Amino acid sequence: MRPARAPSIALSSVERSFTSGAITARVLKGITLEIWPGEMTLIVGPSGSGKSTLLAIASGLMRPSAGRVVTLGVDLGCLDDRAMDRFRLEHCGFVFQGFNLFVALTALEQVVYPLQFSTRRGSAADLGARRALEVVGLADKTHLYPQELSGGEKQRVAVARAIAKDPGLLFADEPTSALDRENGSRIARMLHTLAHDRDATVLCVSHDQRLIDHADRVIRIEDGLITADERHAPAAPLAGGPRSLLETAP
Ligand SMILES: Nc1ncnc2c1ncn2[C@@H]1O[C@H](COP(=O)(O)OP(=O)(O)OP(=O)(O)O)[C@@H](O)[C@H]1O
Repeated sequence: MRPARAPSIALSSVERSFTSGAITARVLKGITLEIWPGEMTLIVGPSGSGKSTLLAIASGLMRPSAGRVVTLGVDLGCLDDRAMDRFRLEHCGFVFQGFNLFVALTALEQVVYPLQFSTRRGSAADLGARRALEVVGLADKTHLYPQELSGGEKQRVAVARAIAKDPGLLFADEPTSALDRENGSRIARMLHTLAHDRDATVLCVSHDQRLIDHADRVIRIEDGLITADERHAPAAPLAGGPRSLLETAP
């Protein structure tokens, strides 16, 4: 059952095309979708089906070719680039596929600096960053640079950076792809907790069963269209429910 309140993100007839030379590829072909706060929503689907494009449009990182995106009651199409940047800074946390860490910053600095640009200053930013790194299991690696961290540790720094400012909206593209069993499950639980305890909107692209097991809702995209949209009880997927969506993925 859907929560009885306003969606945090509403996409109406969203389309996105990319043109290269004489060829235009229609990647999203008319997506209408509501995403709710207090839930962890997962987008699954075959490679190239448009999942990351959908995430980028829902988060305001990319503009749609057609259609409308209303996030937290704001029509993103009405924001210029500067206002869009401010909106994202204020409300959004991101975990990107490539982690996007700065080579010259320690793990702690990667998390502290963005915090200082948003809500917190000085020791509050430092404390918040340390707490976030502790939550992802990196309390003893705060002084290390990206080149001194494993792939999974870098990914956890990226997750810590995204959660540190306690965002109302968290967008994550394959946030557990580099993680072992224990750390993958830890991040999945944490994202679920962020949605449920902090009433955040958590929207992830992933094929990871650990995330699917913790998701409230799983949306499947194929060839730019939604082909399935199912809810399930977190950590207790129903037979034939969202788990089966994954089994048909490549
Ligand atoms: N900036 C771009 N310019 C041109 N084509 C693009 C661009 N971004 C995405 N595409 C194309 O759009 C299609 C969908 O890409 P997208 O990254 O959304 O897929 P995906 O479902 O997330 O795939 P994967 O699971 O492999 O990451 C792909 O065919 C890709 O080549």
